[in-house]
Amino acid sequence: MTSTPLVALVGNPNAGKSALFNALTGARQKVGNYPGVTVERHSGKLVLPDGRIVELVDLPGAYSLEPSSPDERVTRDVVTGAQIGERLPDALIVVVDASNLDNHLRFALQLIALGLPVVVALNMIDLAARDGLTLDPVKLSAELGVPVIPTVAVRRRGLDEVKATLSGLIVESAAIRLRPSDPAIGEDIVTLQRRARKIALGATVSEAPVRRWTHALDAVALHPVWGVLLLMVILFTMFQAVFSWATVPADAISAGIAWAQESIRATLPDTPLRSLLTDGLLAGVGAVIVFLPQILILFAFILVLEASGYMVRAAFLMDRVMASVGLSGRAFIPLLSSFACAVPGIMATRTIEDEKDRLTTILIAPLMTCSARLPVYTLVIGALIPDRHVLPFVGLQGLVMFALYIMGLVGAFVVALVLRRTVTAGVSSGFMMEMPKYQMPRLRDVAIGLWSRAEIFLKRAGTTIALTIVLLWVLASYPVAPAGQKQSEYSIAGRIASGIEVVVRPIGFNHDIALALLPAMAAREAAVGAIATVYSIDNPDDPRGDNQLRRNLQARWSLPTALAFLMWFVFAPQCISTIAVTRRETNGWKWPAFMVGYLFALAYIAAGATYWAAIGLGL
Ligand SMILES: Nc1nc2c(ncn2[C@@H]2O[C@H](COP(=O)(O)OP(=O)(O)OP(=O)(O)O)[C@@H](O)[C@H]2O)c(=O)[nH]1
Ligand SMILES: [Mg+2]
Repeated sequence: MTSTPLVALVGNPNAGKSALFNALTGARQKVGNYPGVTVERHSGKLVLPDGRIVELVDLPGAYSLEPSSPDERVTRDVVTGAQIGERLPDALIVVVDASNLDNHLRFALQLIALGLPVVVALNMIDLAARDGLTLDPVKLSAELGVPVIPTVAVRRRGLDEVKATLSGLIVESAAIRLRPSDPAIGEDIVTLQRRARKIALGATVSEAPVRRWTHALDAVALHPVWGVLLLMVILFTMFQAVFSWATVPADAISAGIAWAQESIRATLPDTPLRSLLTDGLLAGVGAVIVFLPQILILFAFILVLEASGYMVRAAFLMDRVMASVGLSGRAFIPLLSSFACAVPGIMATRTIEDEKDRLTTILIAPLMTCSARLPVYTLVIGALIPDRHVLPFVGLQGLVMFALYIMGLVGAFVVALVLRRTVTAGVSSGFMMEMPKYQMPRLRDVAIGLWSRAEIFLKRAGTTIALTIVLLWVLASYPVAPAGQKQSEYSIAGRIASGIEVVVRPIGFNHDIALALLPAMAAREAAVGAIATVYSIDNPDDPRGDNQLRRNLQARWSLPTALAFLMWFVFAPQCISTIAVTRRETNGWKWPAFMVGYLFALAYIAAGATYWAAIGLGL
């Protein structure tokens, strides 16, 4: 055998496969304390103790070899060698959760029966110990007929033993292939479960249930009244924090940008290059980067809630609401991921087995407020909504932000309700998710999560957004307006915007907004950058800094216009990546076209209604 041996990590969802994958390869795949985190195969390099290199693949979790959802199909196809363009693995690392052994052994038995060389990673033994459970890996190994290594993936315990065992297995591997005579092949699920339970019981040395505090926590977290209240308090605190904690770092960043602009102005002669650097890149991209602290605060909350095991509880609480609009309980996690970005959210729908369920979830995912909307919301709210307290500890700005998020959710539920009665009619499947164990979030995991978010955000700012801004700067700077004419209206960009303005004037949008709508299609945050760039070009002699943009907005936008603009951002389909991933996941243009159409219609109506209602109320 000349090619690199292939080893696959398989097991039930949430067993710790990705954590083990990261520990073994040094990769940074996402781990999360809920089932269905990994939905695609990922591969990495693992160096065995004897120096050989092995390709390790991390697979989506599955409950059995009979796939019930698209992500489980990937797993089945890889381990049976049916995956196109992929060879049969040379060995499997079957990951089982020690504290949930009988359930996880069921799938493990099926995998062992395939006949590939197997090492079982008896993972999360630390949590088993915490729950008062002691297991005997030697006995388990004897029962299963394969090596069993106790591991704690997140503390890197047992890794060397796994690697050593693996090198032994791969040497022998060449001859062994499928053993169809094994009883577990074709064994029905009930017999399999019975066998799994027996083996698990046999390997249990002692069990002293000390899970009372988990139950006590769940009595509150899952309570129909207290649980919902708790969820509301958590979400609300999150939005207040996004506003109040970010001020200091955001001010520092914007002071830094203003300083850079001033220094360039002071050193470079007044040329188009100077304008491109200061009015284009620094004003535009800077206006977006200022929001990094807020995005990180939002994600810190989400990551901690995920890692603690609370998120699935929130999903469980929402299940009744979701079912009442015809969504599957499994839709919660994809929808939740969409709060970061609809692209991974739409990919996460692969854990939903029913096609109609899945399609409905894909179609409403863009209505979840993605993090790219945050800069737009914050800028407009910060400039035009008064900063005062409606109650002690409850600021008006945070409240408006919270309302915008809720608006997206309500919109999504209404759309789901309509879709389920029309284009995606069908029965919805119920809630089918194990409750993960509560865990103290690990600082390192949260830090890595935040780091990768910051990287994504800054990369976007440095590529897509910067390019959009440069393009906009060119279009907004030329042709140069004669004296007495406004550059933002005379330029090419200005004329395009005037065309768009005809369509959007009835819903209260002004020329600035019309100009920002196109860049927002590349990335929503670019709307903020675009507005900043245009103001900067129009008023090159304005003092720089954070307040410049805000002052301009206050002078040029009325409150009804601002509210209509916010409403537009709640609903409008604004990003090309979302459309592209929808095309990929639904295999065609029909559904993305439908999605774009209904979202634009909704955005137009909602923004218009808001504008005229605000005018009517005399705001
Ligand atoms: N205490 C403890 N936690 C662990 C261990 N292994 C993984 N975890 C945690 O368990 C959760 C699930 O881990 P993942 O690696 O995402 O699980 P997975 O098997 O890849 O899950 P899917 O991708 O959903 O199939 C995460 O919160 C991990 O931090 C372990 O050995 N001990
Ligand atoms: Mg995973």
